[in-house]
Amino acid sequence: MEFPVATKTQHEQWTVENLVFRKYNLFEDLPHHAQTLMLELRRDEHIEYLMRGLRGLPASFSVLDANRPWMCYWILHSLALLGELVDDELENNTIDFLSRCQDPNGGYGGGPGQMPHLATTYAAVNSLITLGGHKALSSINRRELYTFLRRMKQPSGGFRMHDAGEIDVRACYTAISVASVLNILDHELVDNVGSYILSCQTYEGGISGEPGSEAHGGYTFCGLATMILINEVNCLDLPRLIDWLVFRQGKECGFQGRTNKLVDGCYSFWQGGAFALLQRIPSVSEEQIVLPDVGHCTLDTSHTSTTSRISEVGNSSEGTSSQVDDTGGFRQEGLKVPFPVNYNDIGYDFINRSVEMKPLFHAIALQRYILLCTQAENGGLIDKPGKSRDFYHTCYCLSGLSICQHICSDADSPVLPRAVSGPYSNLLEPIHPLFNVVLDQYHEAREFFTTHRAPFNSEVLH
Ligand SMILES: CC(C)=CCC/C(C)=C/CC/C(C)=C/COP(=O)(O)OP(=O)(O)O
Ligand SMILES: [Zn+2]
Repeated sequence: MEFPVATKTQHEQWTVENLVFRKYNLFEDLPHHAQTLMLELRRDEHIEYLMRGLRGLPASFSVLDANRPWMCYWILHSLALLGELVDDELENNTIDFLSRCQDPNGGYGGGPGQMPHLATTYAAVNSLITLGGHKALSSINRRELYTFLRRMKQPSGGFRMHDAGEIDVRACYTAISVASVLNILDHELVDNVGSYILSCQTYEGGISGEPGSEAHGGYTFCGLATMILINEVNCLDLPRLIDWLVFRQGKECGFQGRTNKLVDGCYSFWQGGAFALLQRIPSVSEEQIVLPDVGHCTLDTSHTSTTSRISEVGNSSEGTSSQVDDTGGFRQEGLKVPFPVNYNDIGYDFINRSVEMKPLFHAIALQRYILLCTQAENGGLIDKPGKSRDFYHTCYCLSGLSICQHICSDADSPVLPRAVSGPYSNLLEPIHPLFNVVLDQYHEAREFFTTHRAPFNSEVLH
């Protein structure tokens, strides 16, 4: 029998509760106008912090040597969420820098001349999509990138992060996400990925990094998004996954990453994003789960049992077998989806589906955690009160905030004021939850990479 291995001490939990509830108590005692002020997103301070970070990237290169495309992505994506453009000089410098990180044999390394790695490849591709425009998008060598992805692919179905590197769920997600958004996803890349992800769904219901490890929010997002992108999501035990997820939102209103650990702002995206994905899965929303109305604002996050009514969902007894049809598409047996499937259309169709289901988490309470507890005074966002700001937490707290604000709206419908905690000016740009890039930038990339349509395999175009 496996048990969760994570632990937090009583002392750690009390410290967090003290810091968080002190903020909430202070907030509750204030008059309405002062509450609105406290809930304000400190846009200018965040932009200032991010812009300084982007301009100063060269100075931090020695410290973050293998992380540079990530720094670009975290900063550029945060700015895009805030609706802030970068000037031409910074844009050109970033494209040139990322081009120097691109390996002649495909993929991107953590810096110029470094070995290509799937995580930095994902970060570089998402950065270039976020910048947008012909120069950025055409700088990605898709032919060689495809070769790199094939080299990382393992017979077991999973992917290695880099040559001789570790095989895990992150590698599956970054490979499949990049291939999907670049329109180079094919059966050779998809083959058996589903079995690998399934082997990582644990007895708790969440997904672990590798078989036998502990379920964790980061890997759960990666595994779920991958299963959607390869059209095998109904092979997961979705009721169990939802059961695990709904108990990750704590009384502090934020999410924890795993059982018996502390809440942390970055899981606003990893767990909140997983909810946003579940909401667009037809077999989940078809069950018409009835939830209490969470459109109004309250800090009461008492958990309602939501999963009993979907206990039959996802029990696809026919398994995950797939077969090639004569159009080159793939038929998935036992899934409630239209056939045949073009893998490269899945991400596009997914975002254009209407959302008929209310969120399965308390989106207003999570916004309050982000706004009241994770905004650093002088810009940037943090894990929890008492921690220092960094670009990773700024990116994923803002991504989670955007998820919460847009969770009740279709891609083309306006967000109602009651869905936005604090002033309406807090509203961020919507994202594509499968890739975590801003929706407008996703659409531009989709247009670009479908117009420059790439035949599969060795015929893939640059
Ligand atoms: C696309 C991509 C590369 C995704 C990465 C996903 C991700 C965030 C994985 C989490 C990894 C992990 C086990 C963190 C636990 O750290 P911890 O023990 O410090 O934190 P905890 O106490 O909150 O679990
Ligand atoms: Zn974190």
